[in-house]
Amino acid sequence: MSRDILFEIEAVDRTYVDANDNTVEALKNINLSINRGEFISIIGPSGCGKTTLLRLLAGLDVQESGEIRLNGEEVGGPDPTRGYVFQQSSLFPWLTVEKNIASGLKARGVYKQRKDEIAEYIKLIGLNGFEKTYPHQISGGMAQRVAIARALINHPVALLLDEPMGALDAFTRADLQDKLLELWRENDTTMILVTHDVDEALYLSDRVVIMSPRPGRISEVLNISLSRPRQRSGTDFTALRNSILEKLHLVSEIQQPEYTI
Ligand SMILES: Nc1ncnc2c1ncn2[C@@H]1O[C@H](COP(=O)(O)OP(=O)(O)OP(=O)(O)O)[C@@H](O)[C@H]1O
Repeated sequence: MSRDILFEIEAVDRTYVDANDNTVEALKNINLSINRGEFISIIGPSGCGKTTLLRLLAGLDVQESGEIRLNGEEVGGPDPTRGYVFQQSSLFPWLTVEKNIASGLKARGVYKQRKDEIAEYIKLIGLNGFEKTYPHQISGGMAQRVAIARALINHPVALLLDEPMGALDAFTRADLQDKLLELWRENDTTMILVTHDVDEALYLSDRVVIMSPRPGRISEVLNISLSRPRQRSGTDFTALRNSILEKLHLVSEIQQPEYTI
């Protein structure tokens, strides 16, 4: 195994049985290596298995066959070294911003030793002054930043992001994308992002994984060699966006485009 590889996904299958007793091949023969420190996005039509793959990487679900290794060792159950951020804010509504972040440390049993770091993470996500506020008193974008800080404070080797910006308006989303890039650079965390947003994948990622549905497969992995910081309106960016959209429409069985640009 090369030292730079963090996750190795080998011949992974995951099948579900739905409410009508039909077999759903959510993932079929998935093979992918994810490098340490890489920003990788997974994109594809609804139902192609993106969340299933992310949940397997998190250890929240188990594949029927194949293997997923982290640092050469098979992934067991969930672990704070793999932070998971959901689409909708998963903050505890009865806890303040700082207490929500503290809950990350508490879950790991290291609150007493590391509680001084909470202020540092609040600063990192740009929420100074909001320490004592409750989730209902802050915006959706701020809440997602808190969820990211709660995961990051455990120094995860990888942050698994399941459409964390999907429910945000365009301006807040762009702002959070920049924040995510900043956190990625400062923390050297491997970022694995599920998204429906082609621009988001292109703006953030070193590689974009395109998946196709029924059964869920990887149809293509694209290296994005655009220099950073990226210009969303640049010629190369636009050309790549059009090419990805074309590929997505080819793999999608649904005629109505469901991607945002
Ligand atoms: N617990 C489950 N029981 C039965 N079927 C499931 C279960 N979880 C997922 N599936 C099915 O597996 C397939 C892949 O689902 P998954 O949520 O991974 O797709 P996705 O690409 O993340 O979709 P979306 O973009 O809509 O969130 C879908 O057909 C889904 O209905």
